[in-house]
Amino acid sequence: MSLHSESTDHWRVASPALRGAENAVPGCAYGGAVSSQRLRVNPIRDHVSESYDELELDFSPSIFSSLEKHLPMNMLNATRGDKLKYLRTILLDYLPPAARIRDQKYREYTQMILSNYKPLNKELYAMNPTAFFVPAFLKAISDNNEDSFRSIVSEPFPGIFTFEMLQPHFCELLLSEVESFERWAFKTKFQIIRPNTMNKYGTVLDDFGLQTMLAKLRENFISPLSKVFFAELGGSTLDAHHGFIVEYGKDRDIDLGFHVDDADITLNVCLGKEFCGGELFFRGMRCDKHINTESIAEEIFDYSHVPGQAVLHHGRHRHGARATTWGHRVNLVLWCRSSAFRELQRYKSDFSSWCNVCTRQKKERQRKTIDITSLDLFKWKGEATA
Ligand SMILES: O=C(O)CCC(=O)C(=O)O
Ligand SMILES: [Fe+2]
Repeated sequence: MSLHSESTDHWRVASPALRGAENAVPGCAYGGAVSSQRLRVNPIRDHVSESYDELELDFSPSIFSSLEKHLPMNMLNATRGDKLKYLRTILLDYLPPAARIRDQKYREYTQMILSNYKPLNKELYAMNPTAFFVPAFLKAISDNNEDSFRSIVSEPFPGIFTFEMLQPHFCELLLSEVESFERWAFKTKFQIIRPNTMNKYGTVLDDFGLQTMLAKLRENFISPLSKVFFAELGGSTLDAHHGFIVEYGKDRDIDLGFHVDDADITLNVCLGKEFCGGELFFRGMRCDKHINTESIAEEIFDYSHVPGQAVLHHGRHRHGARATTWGHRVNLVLWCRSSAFRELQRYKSDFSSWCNVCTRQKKERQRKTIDITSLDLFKWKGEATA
């Protein structure tokens, strides 16, 4: 089975900017330009960034909000205008022209939607925990400790966590909002950009106004869990997301091929409706080098979707979705990303802390070393007693 690496153009938007942050060492030039502006490598996590959403900018407003946490101390309390100017100078140094054009086109696309599409269910656009989540999930998140999380989460397979999450009414509202958005696009002949390279159907929720609500979902409800369950795998430092809907069944996508997500942590919640099939099949965690290697029996795990129930897994946990053979299945997917984790991985060649093949190879090397050492010891003892 050969594997596809899922991606989306939009998803990559924030990455060059954060790469800029990492390269911002005094005296260091990138792309031929030297900026006197500097960013700190480690973000100030508890800094509350401004919103740049309503401004007409040549970079995505969310990039400015993310980068604000990397500002040097003397800039943190500057006016929004000054921070904007400072960050823009850095972005212009680091972002290649093609990415800038892509970003500009994407902004025009979302601007077109935001100024023409009228939301059907306004209550979806602001985070309302008691209306969105089931009480047990809410309580566990507000208790905010490993025991409270473990009391609502099952781990049916190592690295795959499932839990009851969404209220049925929230699922219905979101489904009807997506239908309304698609109806609007159909009526106005507006070409929707699909969530990623593997789906012909589905919608990016961030593109029609749900970005802020989903950022809250990521920060306040998913990060607490991923900090505990995926601490070493980017879960402690999530700072971006790509939120979308996938749709399967008659006149929709049928299944989803074997792939890894362009995400560090993936949240996948079934919204309904009624369907048969559509199981997720998981086949082990892999780094780039081992992405197409065979799976072994211990890596095989299948999961059946249940409306309202969430699955949380690492993006590099290879998976796919079987055919939805009857009915209509719709899932909410939130690809969460940690720029800090991604940068760290760029300088590594051993991924034995998470790639199953790297782990097996490391164990094999250790076993061989032990065998050789024992043999040497055995020989030495033999010689000593001869
Ligand atoms: O269909 C599903 O539930 C899986 C979706 C998925 O893996 C993805 O969109 O990355
Ligand atoms: Fe996926």
